[in-house]
Amino acid sequence: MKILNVNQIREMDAATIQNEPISSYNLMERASLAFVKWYEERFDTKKSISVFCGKGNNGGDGLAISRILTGKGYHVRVFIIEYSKDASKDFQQNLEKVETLIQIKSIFEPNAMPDFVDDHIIIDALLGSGLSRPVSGLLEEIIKKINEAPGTIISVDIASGLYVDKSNEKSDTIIKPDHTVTFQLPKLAFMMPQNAVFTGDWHVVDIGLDKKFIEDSATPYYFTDQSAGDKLVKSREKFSHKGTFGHAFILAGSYGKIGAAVLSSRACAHSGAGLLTVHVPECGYEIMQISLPEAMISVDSNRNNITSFPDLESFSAIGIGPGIGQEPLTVRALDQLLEQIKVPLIIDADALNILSKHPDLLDKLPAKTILSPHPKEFQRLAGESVNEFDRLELARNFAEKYNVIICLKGAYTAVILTNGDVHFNSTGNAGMATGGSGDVLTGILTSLLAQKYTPENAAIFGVYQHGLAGDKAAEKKTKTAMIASDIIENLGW
Ligand SMILES: NC(=O)C1=CN([C@@H]2O[C@H](COP(=O)(O)OP(=O)(O)OC[C@H]3O[C@@H](n4cnc5c(N)ncnc54)[C@H](OP(=O)(O)O)[C@@H]3O)[C@@H](O)[C@H]2O)[C@@H](O)CC1
Ligand SMILES: [K+]
Repeated sequence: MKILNVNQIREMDAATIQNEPISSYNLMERASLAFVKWYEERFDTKKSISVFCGKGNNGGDGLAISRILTGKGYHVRVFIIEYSKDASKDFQQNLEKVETLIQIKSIFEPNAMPDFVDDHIIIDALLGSGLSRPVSGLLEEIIKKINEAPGTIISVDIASGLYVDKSNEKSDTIIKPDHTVTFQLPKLAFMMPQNAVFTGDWHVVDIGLDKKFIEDSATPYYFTDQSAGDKLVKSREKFSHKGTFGHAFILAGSYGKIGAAVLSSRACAHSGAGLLTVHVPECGYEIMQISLPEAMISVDSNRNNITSFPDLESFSAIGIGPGIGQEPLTVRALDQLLEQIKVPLIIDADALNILSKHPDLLDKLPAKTILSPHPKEFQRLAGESVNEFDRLELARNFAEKYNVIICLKGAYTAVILTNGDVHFNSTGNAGMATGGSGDVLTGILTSLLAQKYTPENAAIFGVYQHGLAGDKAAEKKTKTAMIASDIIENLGW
């Protein structure tokens, strides 16, 4: 699924009106019906609803939604916030239809706000994608009051006060919804952890906007939903043998962190690689043999750290980093590996920290190496950023500059390709914020590279499957109780 910017959203709206053709009024009606359909599936008529409308098209949606919900037997009160004399044409047209049906209260000052009781629904239709500046004055006061009210807040299209495709200031006043019901496509703002409280659970509803326009629109931003994820699966042919699926090689672990080697290796083995060799320091030998009899173990001459590696000739992909530490001899081994490697590579964890401390190694990374930093590791690697939009730009520039693929881990892990395209992942949950979860991802990615997934597809698909397995684990064990091994247990496609 594509993510478009605010200008493209406006053009998509206009293209639909022109090409379908459909009147803008009827398009608003369709959007409102889609919202109501979503609402009806979740809330019964017992809960009363207050709809807060601005005077642009988002407010117009609010009015149409109020009318449709009233027609379906819901108890709806409508408030229009009179922050401006002007109103959009479709707002005005909807107002005329609603006025005859429902009593509307115009609010000219914050004290005129109603008192709320518990278990009440607030629909936020103050401002949508047309936000052009921070909210102030009456609107700001109203938003503050809504945020303090008990009950459930549902934003129409986007929380009022939140920009679609750029960062807000920390001081901005923005609705904090429980849910956002957004039209047609997810918005870039929803991908940023800084906006989690300003999106709540967000849901995309299809309002039939111009498919051809969406197809033809150029954007660097994509959302890996289920259909995008499913398309990337390579099927296992009947006449294949273990050689078909490559020989993965993982370098992981140090004294006290052999668990990282176990987790990444098990994840690799469970993700379809034909053969797996794991290189560990001597202290990890028995642990590895017992934990994963399916793997071949290559043992370092050093007891506690990785300081060397075997001949790389037979391997089809290499993963390095989980638990390796940053000892000078390990740094040297990584340097030598980068000199010799001729197959796809994934670099994670301590290997990333080594790169941060030895930036000269960055120039040695083979083209399309996958780096999988969490935000802190990325900061060490690429420097500070003022907000998450800025960080994403930093990551895009970094990916282009070093010709690498970055999996920037987070709630919506961003897979950034060498051309600057960003694929945000849809799967995963907060239960995965637990030790070892990143090691599991390294194993999956190494496995996919060994199976000859392109580095781009390996990164997008690997991150997607990692999240999906995490979701299955959370379902079975809960987000609290699940651990990284549970992610491995739930791999499979
Ligand atoms: N796209 C689609 O496909 C569809 C879109 N639909 C709906 O339309 C919504 C977008 O509508 P919209 O463009 O009228 O914008 P919206 O946010 O309602 O209001 C803009 C008005 O507010 C004003 N204003 C801005 N910032 C302000 C501030 N801080 N404080 C005060 N005022 C401020 C701004 O003034 P201006 O910037 O011009 O000075 C303008 O007058 C979209 O979110 C969705 O709900 C669906 O109906 C159908 C399909
Ligand atoms: K809104």
